[in-house]
Order: sequence, then structure tokens, then C-alpha cells
Amino acid sequence: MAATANSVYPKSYVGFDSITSQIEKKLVKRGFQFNIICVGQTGLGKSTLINTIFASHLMDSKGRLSPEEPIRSTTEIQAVSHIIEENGVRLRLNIVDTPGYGDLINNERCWDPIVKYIKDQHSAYLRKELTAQRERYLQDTRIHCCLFFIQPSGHALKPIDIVVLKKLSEFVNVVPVIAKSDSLTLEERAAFKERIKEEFAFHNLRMYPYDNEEHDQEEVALNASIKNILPFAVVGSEKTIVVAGKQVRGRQNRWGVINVEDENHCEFVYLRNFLTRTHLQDLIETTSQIHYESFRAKQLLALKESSAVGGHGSRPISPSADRELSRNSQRMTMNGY
Ligand SMILES: Nc1nc2c(ncn2[C@@H]2O[C@H](COP(=O)(O)OP(=O)(O)OP(=O)(O)O)[C@@H](O)[C@H]2O)c(=O)[nH]1
Repeated sequence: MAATANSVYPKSYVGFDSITSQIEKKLVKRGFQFNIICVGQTGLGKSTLINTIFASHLMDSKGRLSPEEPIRSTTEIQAVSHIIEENGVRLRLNIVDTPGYGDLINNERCWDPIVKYIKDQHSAYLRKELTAQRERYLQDTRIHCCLFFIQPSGHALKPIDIVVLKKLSEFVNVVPVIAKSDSLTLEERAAFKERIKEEFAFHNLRMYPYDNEEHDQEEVALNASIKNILPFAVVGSEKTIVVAGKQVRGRQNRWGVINVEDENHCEFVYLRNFLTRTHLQDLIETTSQIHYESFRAKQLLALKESSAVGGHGSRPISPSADRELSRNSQRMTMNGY
């Protein structure tokens, strides 16, 4: 009978449990990348909310400051990058703004540039992954989270919102928020949230977070509580005001003060905790394992089929295949794969 390790060697500390701290050290040295896109009409507080979440002035408002300025006729994609640091952990943030979405009377296909941008990032990553001499660390511009800003109308989602949410949720983790929720009373807010939830269910709109068979009980319970809150009714502010002798971020108006960080006033704290403290890693992982993986599989299948037709067989990726992949990806983007 074979002897077990325990019976041959004296019990002593080997030290492989330190692998977790070895990994942590390496990852912390390398830093983390998080890419976020904001989608919503001009003036819904997208820049303010991002600046409030990360407690830094990262984005400027892109809205018209005077009536003379022309209204944007297209959705312009604008990306800014920042490195923020907390307790020695560096986070490289790419924030992508999409001013102009839904601003016009005829908004037909105004979401196309946004969907194309998201797919282009997957495409760029795939091309880097498939080149013969890859970089050691591939620069990741894939969008990990799409913050979708809902107008606080108190009625229902707009038809354009439903179309865009359907499109976006196929390619990216969508987190819906009710913008400027201080314009609704608590009863209006609760009723509006309920109606939006019903619309999500009716139109089969799949919002992030997703359930996964790897989740343990605690994670399942956490996700259930998040789904219960969705969409987050938020208020943003970069201004600091004094409440009961304490400095807080809030909005002062004629009838009182809204403390952005007070859970009785709005759900900003739930959103911030969700994005940064509980689901940051899962957003990155889900992007890679679900959204990118499905894009990659479709692209490689299309490449294989076109190679079979062209007689390339199963040779490794070459510059011409790389060009073909790029053409395929453009074709698939245009066809709204
Ligand atoms: N009442 C209220 N006002 C807000 C809130 N968030 C932002 N604002 C105000 O709304 C105005 C527009 O905010 P922005 O953050 O520039 O909006 P935006 O969506 O980034 O605008 P664009 O960059 O033009 O797309 C500013 O005057 C903000 O102070 C909020 O939660 N409640």
C-alpha cells in the first residue's frame, strides 16, 4: 500500500499558502484597469456622477453652455484616462462619455456609434491576442461597465431606452441608474422603479449582475439584494456642504439639503459600493468571460469559415488572416452581429 505524505514526512509548514500574497503583490505592482462608458441624454448628470463616485474631478460637462452653441447631430464618443490610487492600489480608469445620445427629435440609430465603439474594443483586443508576437500584457480597453442614465420622468422608460438597453446588454454589463433622482418624491421614485423593473422583465432586458453557478450562497444573496435595488436612484454632486457640523457631498436647494451619501436621501452609496467595493473584479471578469468570449467565438468561427472557403485550412494567424479578421469584424459590426 502506498504511504501517504503525512505518514512519511513530519508535519511541517511548507508555505504554499503564501501564493495568495505573492499574487496580490504582483497584481498590485501591475495595477488594475477599469473601463466604464456613460450613456444618457445631455445634462442628466453623467459627468457629475462619475466625479462623485471616484471622489475626483475626472470629467468635465460637455453640454451646451449657451443657446447659441449648436446641438450635436451625432453621438460623439469621448474617452478620458486617469490613474487614481488608494492605499497603494493603482486603478487606471478609462471613462467614455457619449454626449448627444437621444438628444435629437429623430434619434434613429443614434446608438450605433456606442455599440460600434464597444465592439471595436473587443475587436482590437482580439487582434492583439492573435498576433504572433504578443505583448506581455495586452492593453485592455474593453468596456467593463455601461452606466445607463434614465431620465427621472416618473412615467416609464422611453421607447429609445428600451431599444438601446436591449442592444447594449448583449455586449456589455449594463447598470441602469435613475439620474437626478432628487427631482422625484420618495413615493414617485418607488413607483417609477417598480415600473422600470416591470419593463425590464417584459422586454427581457438582462441587466448586470448575472447569476452564475459558481456563486456561493453569500454572493447569490448579495446579487439578489442588488437586483432588488436596480435601477439605482442616484444624486450626484461635487460640492461639499456642512450638515450637522460635518462636511458631506450634497446639493443645497431652497427647501433643504440632499446629502448624497445618506441612504435615506438616495441610493448613491449602494451604487458606489456595488461598483467599487463588491463587484469591480466581477465586472472585469464577466466582460472577459461572457461578453468578450462570445464575441471572440463568433469572430473566430467566421474567420474559420472564410478560411475554409479561401482554402487557408487551419494555419496559424498570419498578417493576411489578421487583415481578414479585421475585415470580418467590421462586416459583423455593420451587420449588427
Ligand atoms: N438636481 C440635480 N442636478 C444634478 C445632479 N447631477 C448633476 N446635476 C446638475 O446637472 C447639470 C448637468 O450635469 P452634468 O454632470 O454636466 O451632466 P452630463 O450628463 O455630464 O452632461 P453632458 O456632459 O452634456 O452630457 C449640472 O448643473 C449639475 O450640477 C443631480 O443628481 N441632481
